[in-house]
Amino acid sequence: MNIAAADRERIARPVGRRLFRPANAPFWIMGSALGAALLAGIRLDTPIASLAAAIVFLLGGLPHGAFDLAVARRFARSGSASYAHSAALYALVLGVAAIAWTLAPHVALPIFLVLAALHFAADWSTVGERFVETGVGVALVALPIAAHPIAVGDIFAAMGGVDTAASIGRGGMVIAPVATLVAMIGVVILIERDRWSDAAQLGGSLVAMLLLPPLWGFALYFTCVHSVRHLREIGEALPGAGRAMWLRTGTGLTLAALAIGYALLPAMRHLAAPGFVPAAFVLLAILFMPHLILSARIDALRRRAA
Ligand SMILES: CC1=C(/C=C/C(C)=C/C=C/C(C)=C/C=O)C(C)(C)CCC1
Ligand SMILES: [Fe+2]
Repeated sequence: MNIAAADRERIARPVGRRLFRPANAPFWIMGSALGAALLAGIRLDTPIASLAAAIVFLLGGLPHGAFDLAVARRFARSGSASYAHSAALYALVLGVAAIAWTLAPHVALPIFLVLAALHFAADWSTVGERFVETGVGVALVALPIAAHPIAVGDIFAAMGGVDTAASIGRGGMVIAPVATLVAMIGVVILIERDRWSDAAQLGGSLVAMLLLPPLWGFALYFTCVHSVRHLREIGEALPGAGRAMWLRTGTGLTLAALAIGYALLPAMRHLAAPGFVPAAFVLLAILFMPHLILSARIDALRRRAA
């Protein structure tokens, strides 16, 4: 769910010069643990460590998308704003994305990365400058590509073929320095706006993307920043939701998504090396499309309801 508009209203609300807020605790706990592992010389880029990272980002990240339809239902009205329309849209976009990734993964991969950057940009709407927010989103995707070209290139090759992987790798090298510079301006703006905890989290995320193996940098950002922010917004949108509903929807739909991914695996066999990690990213990329569309729809429904 992307509630950039609501976040924009929040910009005016000062949150103070506290570097750490309880809401950001998961990020600092996981970030410190990964930093300590790095300093202790523990290898985080072995096949088993990569598998662990993929499991962390699937189990920690998928649940935030699991609530899209529940939130859409909350804002649904009648006619074209009905819940049935949301559900049909979700199924349609999911189907189109699955077909695109099966028939033309070399096209689907770059599109996914661009849309992912824009989706991550919405996490930083408190910066208040659209251009800088976009730079932050682009940096969060381009930085690991440029900082870890070999590891990322292998995954991209398995997802979309070697030619596409090489092109994206070259593009990432050019884009990452500029986008990172813009993202650093974002950190400064957040400090100027007395949003020190956001500034620290953004700075920490960029450092993590640079220093950690790409799968762990991504797992940290995706589960402890992106997903946590989404889940907080979902909590605000569904104030009456009890623990049972959170568990039922979060766990049930996450397991359903993993089952869909497992069923889709054979269709991906034509790719170079269909290991668990590329397959996990392809599943994420397929589920991301309906998540993105529903986020936009929820925004529109929410504005209409307000
Ligand atoms: C594939 C891949 C990457 C990018 C993943 C992205 C960008 C995922 C975005 C997911 C989203 C936006 C989910 C939505 O909620 C990395 C980490 C650069 C390097 C390793 C391979
Ligand atoms: Fe998301």
